Amino acid sequence: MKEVEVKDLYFSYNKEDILKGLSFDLYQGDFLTIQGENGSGKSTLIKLLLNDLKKKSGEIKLFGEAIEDFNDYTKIGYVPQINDSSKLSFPITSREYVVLNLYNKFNIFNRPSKKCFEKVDDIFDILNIGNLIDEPFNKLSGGQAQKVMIARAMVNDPKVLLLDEPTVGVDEKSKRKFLKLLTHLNDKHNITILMISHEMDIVRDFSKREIRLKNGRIVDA
Ligand SMILES: Nc1ncnc2c1ncn2[C@@H]1O[C@H](COP(=O)(O)OP(=O)(O)OP(=O)(O)O)[C@@H](O)[C@H]1O
Repeated sequence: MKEVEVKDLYFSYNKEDILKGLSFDLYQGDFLTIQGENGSGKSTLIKLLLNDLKKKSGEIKLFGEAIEDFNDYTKIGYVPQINDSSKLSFPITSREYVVLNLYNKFNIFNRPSKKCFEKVDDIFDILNIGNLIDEPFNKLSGGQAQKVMIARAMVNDPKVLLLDEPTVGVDEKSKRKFLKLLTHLNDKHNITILMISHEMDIVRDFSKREIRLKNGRIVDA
């Protein structure tokens, strides 16, 4: 089954087209990496898939539905790039940070229920990062913070994870461990993965397929 379908997609911020007739499919169980140089349109594509930007022409379908009609974004977990602006302006633990993403399941007092925290604990177990659960989020290393961001995306039981340059800011030693975690989610938990990365030397060992973007078009990987 196709979970994401992109057909002849065009997009421009102003006059010049940034995406020029992009077409690709993401299948259930896929682990697809999209690579490309700076400015090739990778982040723009993610924003279009998240409906943060509107396409100029072409087609985007999510779980068989045109993006204009699609409204169940709990099926898509988004893992943004970690950088200095990911730091929170208020001090909370990783557990509290992740539970905030379950706001649609908070109780009548608008507080997370016991069940919400149990869900968070389960996800930390699945990701094998129980050691980070009580740590202040702002004190985590790049690699640790990135794993907590995955936990944050996973609490709503998404079918697809969209990751934007997840290995940036992660130290070399932890990169492979991090990518191994993604293959574990893909293989054992049947999570479909669409990842953007320019670090193909490492990523190629883990993803199932790669496509390359150049000047808004797909070229041979
Ligand atoms: N808000 C914006 N307004 C105008 N142009 C933009 C805007 N955001 C991005 N662009 C331009 O669109 C092009 C594609 O940018 P995009 O961020 O999608 O590329 P990218 O492949 O993700 O690059 P990077 O790896 O540097 O993040 C670039 O030329 C960029 O300058």
